[in-house]
Amino acid sequence: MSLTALPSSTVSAPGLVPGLAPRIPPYFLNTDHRQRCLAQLRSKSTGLEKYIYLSGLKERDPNLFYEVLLGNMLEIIPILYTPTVGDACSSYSHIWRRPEGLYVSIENKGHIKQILQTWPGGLASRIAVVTDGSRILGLGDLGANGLPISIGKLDLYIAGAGIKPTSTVPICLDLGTNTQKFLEDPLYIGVRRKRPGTTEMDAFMEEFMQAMRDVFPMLLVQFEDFSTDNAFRYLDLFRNQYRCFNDDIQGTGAVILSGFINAARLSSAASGKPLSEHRILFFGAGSAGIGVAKQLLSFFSLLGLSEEEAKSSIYTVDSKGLITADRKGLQEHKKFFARTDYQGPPLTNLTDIIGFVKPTALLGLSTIRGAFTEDVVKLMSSLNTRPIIFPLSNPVSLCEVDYSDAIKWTNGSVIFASGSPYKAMEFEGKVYEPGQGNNMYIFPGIGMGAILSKARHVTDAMVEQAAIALSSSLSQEEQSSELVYPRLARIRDISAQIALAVIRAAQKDDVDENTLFRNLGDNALLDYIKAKQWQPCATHNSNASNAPRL
Ligand SMILES: NC(=O)C1=CN([C@@H]2O[C@H](COP(=O)(O)OP(=O)(O)OC[C@H]3O[C@@H](n4cnc5c(N)ncnc54)[C@H](O)[C@@H]3O)[C@@H](O)[C@H]2O)C=CC1
Ligand SMILES: CC(=O)C(=O)O
Ligand SMILES: [Mg+2]
Repeated sequence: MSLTALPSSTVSAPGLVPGLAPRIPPYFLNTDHRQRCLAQLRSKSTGLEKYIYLSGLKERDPNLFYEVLLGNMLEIIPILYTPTVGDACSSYSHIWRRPEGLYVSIENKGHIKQILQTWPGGLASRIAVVTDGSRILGLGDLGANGLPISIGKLDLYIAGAGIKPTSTVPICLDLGTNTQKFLEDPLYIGVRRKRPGTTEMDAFMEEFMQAMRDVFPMLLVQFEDFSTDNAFRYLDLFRNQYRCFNDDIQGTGAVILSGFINAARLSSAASGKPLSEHRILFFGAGSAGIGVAKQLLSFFSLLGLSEEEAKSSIYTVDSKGLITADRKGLQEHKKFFARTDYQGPPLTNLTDIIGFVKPTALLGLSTIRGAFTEDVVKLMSSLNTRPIIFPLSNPVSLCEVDYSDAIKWTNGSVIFASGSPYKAMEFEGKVYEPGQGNNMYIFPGIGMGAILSKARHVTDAMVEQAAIALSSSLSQEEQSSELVYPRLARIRDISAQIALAVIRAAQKDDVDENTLFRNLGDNALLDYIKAKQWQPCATHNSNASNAPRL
């Protein structure tokens, strides 16, 4: 319910007789405290101040916090999540006020189980977002300052899927940092050492994952913002052993597959070219770039193409240029898409690469602000009736191209989705709405589905079906407006539909420990999922027993 849609509120407070509860102002409950909170929030002049205010509100009154969040998602999610959560992480050692998550330190090795046992949620815990702070958004190694990313993602689980706040566990692994300025900062809150080598880190991670299962047997682990090598490494090591997935690889893969399916339809409808002729150029080949590229193979396989044919439609670029198989010392994760059809001097300039590839879609996961220059965007526009341009790097300060420029340089023909939010804009008398290609649309539904079905593992089919469910979730109005993702205000409904698809895929793969849903029809299961979604109980304006605590 939107707060602005509420009556200006004059609900009486039976039982709260002036003078009997002297610490609450006598006519406080005749006012709408949520509106007061919003006004206080809006009075803050910077994003970081707003973040700190919201964190304080959550501490004082979690129900009220989630009520305000659910009523104002478009305004508040960009504060709790990208872009402002990036500022919160960068300065977390300086804005820290109170414990709000679990730190597991490299110094706890040998005793990790005891550390986890201190978490108050205990056996009721269902979802942990775990970061080691080594690659927070595109901001690099922030060490122990990474905790707000786990907190922000879990707020999206709560707001977006209706997971109970008490079932969530935000975790930051404090393994040191290779960022010198933090090691020298007297207020830095993490252990003052460089990050461990692979052998020491692997031993820590093995102990951590085993301890997580022992202490929280029903819990799903979401790996978040690990540096690329470790992101791939721990996903491969743990995905068949534990209930876990990697959000940057699999969540981002699924959300972009979903948006791409809708974008490709729009682009092909304009050009008249078949969907199978799309060619996709990835600018950035890290955990996110390669994760998305691998997931986009499904776009072609769903059209009936072989893996080889699908692979030949995907090109990847890193800081050294177009990735080719003959390059010496190529990292393992870059080998799969390395091209064998280019011979010649390394292609390093993006416009030259576009000239060679002639892509229909350009996806940015590079952390390089402004990399999609006017020349690049105009070249894409000259090659395509409706170019697909997705600058997906976060936060917005690292986005490859701003929405206004992309619209201007393509005369409005671009099909656009960015990782961080942009506002709708008017160009030559027409209003254009950007998409937000961010894994926040998908991980709440994947998590909800995995939790409810008690999936032993998160399988590839569960991730792919989540993407297909998201791409099919657009309303008639959203389709007519040529959106590639549904509107954020509908995220709870969307997450329920994704969860349904994830549960069905878990059943097909036989990883559902909870087999009760197997005999339930889709409508009944969807109703069940929606009924399970947690709602904040009214903290205000309903009756005196729900009044803010004294
Ligand atoms: N929209 C979304 O939902 C998501 C967005 N991301 C964003 O994707 C970005 C990348 O994340 P990761 O892949 O994990 O990081 P990463 O650091 O592993 O990858 C960055 C890639 O960009 C390449 N690169 C760097 N400079 C370049 C240049 N000048 N020219 C061409 N390529 C260049 C690097 O070689 C590397 O392959 C981050 O900004 C992150 O916030 C990540 C996950 C989800
Ligand atoms: C969105 C996200 O997960 C990232 O930028 O890392
Ligand atoms: Mg991430």
